[in-house]
Amino acid sequence: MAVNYATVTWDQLHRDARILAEALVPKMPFKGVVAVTRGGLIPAAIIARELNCRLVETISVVTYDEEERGKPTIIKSPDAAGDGEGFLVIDDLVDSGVTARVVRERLPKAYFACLYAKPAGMKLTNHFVVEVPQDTWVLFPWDTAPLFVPPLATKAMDKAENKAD
Ligand SMILES: O=P(O)(O)OC[C@H]1O[C@H](OP(=O)(O)OP(=O)(O)O)[C@H](O)[C@@H]1O
Repeated sequence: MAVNYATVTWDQLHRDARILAEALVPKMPFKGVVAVTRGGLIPAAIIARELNCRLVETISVVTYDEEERGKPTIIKSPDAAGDGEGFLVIDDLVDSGVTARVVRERLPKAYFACLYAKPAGMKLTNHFVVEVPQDTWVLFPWDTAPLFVPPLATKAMDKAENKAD
């Protein structure tokens, strides 16, 4: 199956996080923000700033492929958030929904929001900013670097030379 890529720049990420923060203003006040690490950390920082939340907690969910057929495990519990009442959970992306399901079980009363959501997991969110197709891989700014790309003409010339060899 062909994979499509969607590149998100720092500017886009900041813009989308502010759009999310704006949508969350009517839900204020929140006691605090819980970032789903690691992808939720930067969006959570931006949103906590916008919503004036000083209490920022984290939850970390890891799925080890080799153990118990990929059972997701909470390796850092969000103790300061109790059962989630009054708290806002932030992640960058909901894909299959595996992580979101575990987070919601741990924080059943929290409000769950993310920047990007794919169809398989989007129902597990209370709010998201952008829908992403299931077959699209989101390239976040912390996972990418600008690289030199040769001009198309160079590529075409190389191809022609290889054919002649
Ligand atoms: O809906 P899912 O299929 O569970 O995928 C979504 C999760 O995957 C990513 O985290 P990842 O596990 O890559 O860890 P990281 O954020 O620490 O890189 C993302 O930040 C979400 O938390």
